[in-house]
Amino acid sequence: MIRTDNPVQQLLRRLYRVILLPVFAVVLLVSMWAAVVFQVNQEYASSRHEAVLHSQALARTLADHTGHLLRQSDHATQLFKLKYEETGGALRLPEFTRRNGLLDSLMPSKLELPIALYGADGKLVDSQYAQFLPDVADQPFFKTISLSHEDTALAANPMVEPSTKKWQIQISRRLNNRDGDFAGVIMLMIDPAYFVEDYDRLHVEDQGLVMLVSMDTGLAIARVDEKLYISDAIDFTTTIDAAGAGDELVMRRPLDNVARIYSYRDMPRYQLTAVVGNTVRHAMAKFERQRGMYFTVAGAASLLVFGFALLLMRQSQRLSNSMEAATAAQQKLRAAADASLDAVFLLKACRGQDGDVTDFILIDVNERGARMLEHPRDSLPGQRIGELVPNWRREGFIEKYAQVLATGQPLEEEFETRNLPGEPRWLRHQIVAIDDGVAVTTRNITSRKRDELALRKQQAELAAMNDASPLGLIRADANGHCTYVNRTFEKITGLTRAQALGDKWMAAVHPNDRVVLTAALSHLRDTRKPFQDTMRCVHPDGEVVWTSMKVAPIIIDERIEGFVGTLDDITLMRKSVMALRESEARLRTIADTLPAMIAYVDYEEVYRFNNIAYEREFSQSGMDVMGKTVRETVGEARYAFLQPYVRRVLAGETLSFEEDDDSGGVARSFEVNYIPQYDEEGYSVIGFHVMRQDVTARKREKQRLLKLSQVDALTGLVNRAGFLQKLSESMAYCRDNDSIMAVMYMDIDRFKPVNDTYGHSVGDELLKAFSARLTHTMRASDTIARLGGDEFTIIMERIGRREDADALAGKIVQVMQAPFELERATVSVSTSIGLTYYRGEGMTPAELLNRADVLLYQAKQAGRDTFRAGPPIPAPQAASDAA
Ligand SMILES: Nc1nc2c(ncn2[C@@H]2O[C@H](COP(=O)(O)OP(=O)(O)OP(=O)(O)O)[C@@H](O)[C@H]2O)c(=O)[nH]1
Repeated sequence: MIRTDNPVQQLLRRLYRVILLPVFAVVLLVSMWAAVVFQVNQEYASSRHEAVLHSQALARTLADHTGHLLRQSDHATQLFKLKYEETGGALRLPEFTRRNGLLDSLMPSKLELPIALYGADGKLVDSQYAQFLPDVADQPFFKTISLSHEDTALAANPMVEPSTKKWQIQISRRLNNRDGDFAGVIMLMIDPAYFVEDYDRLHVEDQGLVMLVSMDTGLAIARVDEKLYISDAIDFTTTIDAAGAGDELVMRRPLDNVARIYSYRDMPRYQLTAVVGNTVRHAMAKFERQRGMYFTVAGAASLLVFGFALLLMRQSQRLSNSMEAATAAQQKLRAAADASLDAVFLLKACRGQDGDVTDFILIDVNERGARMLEHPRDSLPGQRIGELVPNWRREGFIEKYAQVLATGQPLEEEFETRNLPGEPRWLRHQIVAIDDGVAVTTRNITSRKRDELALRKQQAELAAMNDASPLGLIRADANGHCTYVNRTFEKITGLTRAQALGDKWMAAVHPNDRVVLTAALSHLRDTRKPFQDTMRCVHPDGEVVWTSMKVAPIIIDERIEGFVGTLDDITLMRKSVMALRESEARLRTIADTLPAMIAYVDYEEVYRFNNIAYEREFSQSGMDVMGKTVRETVGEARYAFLQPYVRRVLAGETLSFEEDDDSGGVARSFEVNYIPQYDEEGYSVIGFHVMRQDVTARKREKQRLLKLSQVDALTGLVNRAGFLQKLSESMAYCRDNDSIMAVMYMDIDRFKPVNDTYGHSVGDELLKAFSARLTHTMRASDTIARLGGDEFTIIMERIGRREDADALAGKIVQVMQAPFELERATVSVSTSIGLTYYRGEGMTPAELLNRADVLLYQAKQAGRDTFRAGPPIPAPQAASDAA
C-alpha cells in the first residue's frame, strides 16, 4: 500500500532534504575554516614571536656590540686618566692617540675617535679628529663631572657635534691632579653610525633595520641595507609578548614603508636602546608560505566539501525526484489498475515448512477486483485466497499460480466459472510471476464471448443463407480473382466451387457475353459504380442459362478491397416475361377494340394502363396518360367529384356510378365502374380497374320513358308516380331550406252518379274539365296531379302563410261549384279538400299524404263541398329546437 503523508509532513520532509545537507556543509566549512584561521593565527603568533625573538637576539647582539665599544671607549678615558694622573697632568692627546699607543691597545685605531682634553676651567686644552667646543664650563656634563668625585665615565646623551653637525655619543671622565682635585675632563666622541656599521655582522636580512635610539632625546640612527637614517623624532612603543620572552618595539611612525618586526635592548648605562627590525616579508615568509598552504588546502577542502555537498544535494534531489517519480508512477499504476477494465490481484506466496506453496496472500487488489470478490477493498489485503474463495483452490487456480511462480512462465487463459458470486461468467486471466508471488489480471469477457458466439452464429447463418439464397453469390479479391461462390452459383453456372475459384469461373460465361463482361468489370474499377447486365451461362452439357448479374466493389478507405457479385437465374422469368408480353399484347388488342374506355389505376392513383378509347376521350396519347395521376388527368373540378369513389374503390368496394360530363360544351353521361384489384394474397387493394361507357343516349331514352310513366293519360296531369316523386323532392327542399309547403287532397263529390247517369265517357270528359279548371285556378309553379279515379292532389311549394293556402282551397271549392258545360251534358259537381302543411318534420311522403287524406275524409264527413285544413303549421325547426 502506498504511504501518504499529510502536507505538513511532506513540507518537513522536503525542508529536511533541502536544508540538512547545505547546513551540514556550511557547518563543516565554518568549522574547518575556523580551525584553519585559528591555526593560522597560532602560526602567525608563533612566527611573529619567533621573529620578535630573532630580532631581539639581534638587538641583544647589537646592544652587546655597542656596549662593548662604549665600554672600550670608557676604558680609553680611564686609561688616559690613569696615565694623565701618573704623569701629573703631562699626558697629552697626541701621545695617547699615537699609533700603537695607549689608545690603540683598547680601540681600533681606524676609528680615530674624536677626543678632547678640557682643563679644570672648562677650556679646551687639546683635541683630535674633530672640532670641540672651546669652552664647556657651562655644559651640564662638565659641571656634573667637576662636582662629582666618582671615577666613572659619564656617558652623555647623544648630542649633535657642532662642527660636523653629526650626532655623537659623548663619553667624558674626570681628571684629577695629584691632590685629587679636579684637573679637567677627557672626552671622547663616538659616532653612533659606527655601531650600526656592524650591520652585516648582525645577519640582518634584506631591508632589515638596525637602530640605536637615545632614551632621553629620542635621537636615533638607523641603517637599512646601505642607507643610513638619522632622526630626532622616532616615535615608538614597546610591548612584552604574552610569553614574556621577547620585547617588541612598535614604530608608530616608521622610517620607511617597509613593514618590520622590531625588537630592542635597553642599554641603561648609556641611555641607549638598541633596536633591530627584520622585515615582515622575511620574518613571516615561512608563515606566509604555511598560511598559503593552509588556505590552499582549506580552499581545496572547501571546494571538495562544497562539491561533495552539491553532489550529495543533487544526488539527494535525484533520489527525491526518483522517489517522487516512483511514487507518482506507483500512484499512476494504481490509478491505472483502478481504472482498468481488469480485476487486478497481487498475491504473495504462502509456503509450508517444506517450502512448497500452499496458498497465496492477497497483497493488493483494485476496486474492480474487490467488486468481483464482493468484499470491501480495505478488508482484502492480508487474506488468504484459499480461504477467501475456496472454489479457486478447487478449480486449481492455486496450483496454477504456484506453477507460474515456479516456472516464471506467464499464463493466459479463458474459462467459464460458476464459482464466483453472481451469474456464471466467462473470464480471461493472465498470471505473471512477481518477486515471491504472482500478479493476476482478470477480465470479464462474458459479453465478448457472447458476441463471438453470436458472430459465429451469424457467420454460420450467413453461410447457410448464402447457400440457401436463390441468388448465386461470388466474391473476388482486389485483383478480381474469385475467392468464394455459393451453392446457387454452382448450380447456375454448372461449375463446382473448385472449378470457379480464381479466373476459371469466366469459362462458364457465354463467349459472346464474356468480352462485354470483361470490359464492364474493367470499367467498374474506374467508376466504382455497381454494374448490372444480363448474361448467359453455358453449362458443360451445352444448356444455356439466362442470368442477371450484378457486381459491386467493396470499398474501404477509398480503396477497392474486393468485389461482390450476384447471379440470378432469369431463364424462367424471361420465358414468363415473354409470355406475359404476348398476353399483354393480346389483351391490349382486345381492349382497344372495345368501345368502352378501360384503364387501370394503381394505389397511388396513377394510370398504369389505358385502351385507345380512353386515350381518345382524353385527347391525349396513351403514354401521356400513362404515369399520370387521376387528378392530373381529369382536373381539379372533376377530381373533386371522383375522389370519394376512388377512395371507396381503393377501400375494396366495387362501384358503379354515373358521371355527368359537360366538358366540351356537350352534356354527356357516363356509366363508370370501379373494380378493385387485390394483391396476389387477396388481402390488400393495389389499384382498380376503370370501365367508362358513354350512356348519354340511353339515359335520354330512359328519362323520356320515365317522364311518360309519370303523366296521367286522360287529363295530362302528373300521375300518382310523378306526384310521389315530386312530393319527395318538395319535402326535401323544405327540409333543406326551412320553407313551408302545402298539400291538398281533393275528391269530386258524387262523381259516381255522373258515370252512372251519363256514361263513362261523360265521366271522362268531366274529369278533363275538372282538371282544366283546376289548372287555371292554381299557380304555374304548383304541381297538380291526378292520383286516380276522381282524386286529385296539389303541391304548393314555398307558401308564405297558411291563410294563403286556406284561401286557395276555399277558392277551389268555390270554383268547382259552377256547372261544367260538357259536350253532351251540363254537370254540376262540387269538391271536398283536405289541406295540410309541411315544414320539414320527420315524416315520409306517404305519411304526409295520409294526413291530407284524413282531412279530406273530415271534409266529406262535414257534408262535402268544403275543405278541412290542419294541423297548425309547426314552428320553424330551429325555433322548435331552441324551444
Ligand atoms: N268515367 C270514369 N269513371 C271512373 C273512372 N275511374 C273511376 N271511375 C268511377 O268513379 C267513381 C268514383 O266514385 P266514388 O268517388 O267512390 O263515389 P262518389 O260518387 O264520388 O262519392 P263521393 O266521393 O263519396 O261523393 C266510380 O264509380 C268509378 O267507377 C274513369 O277513368 N272514368
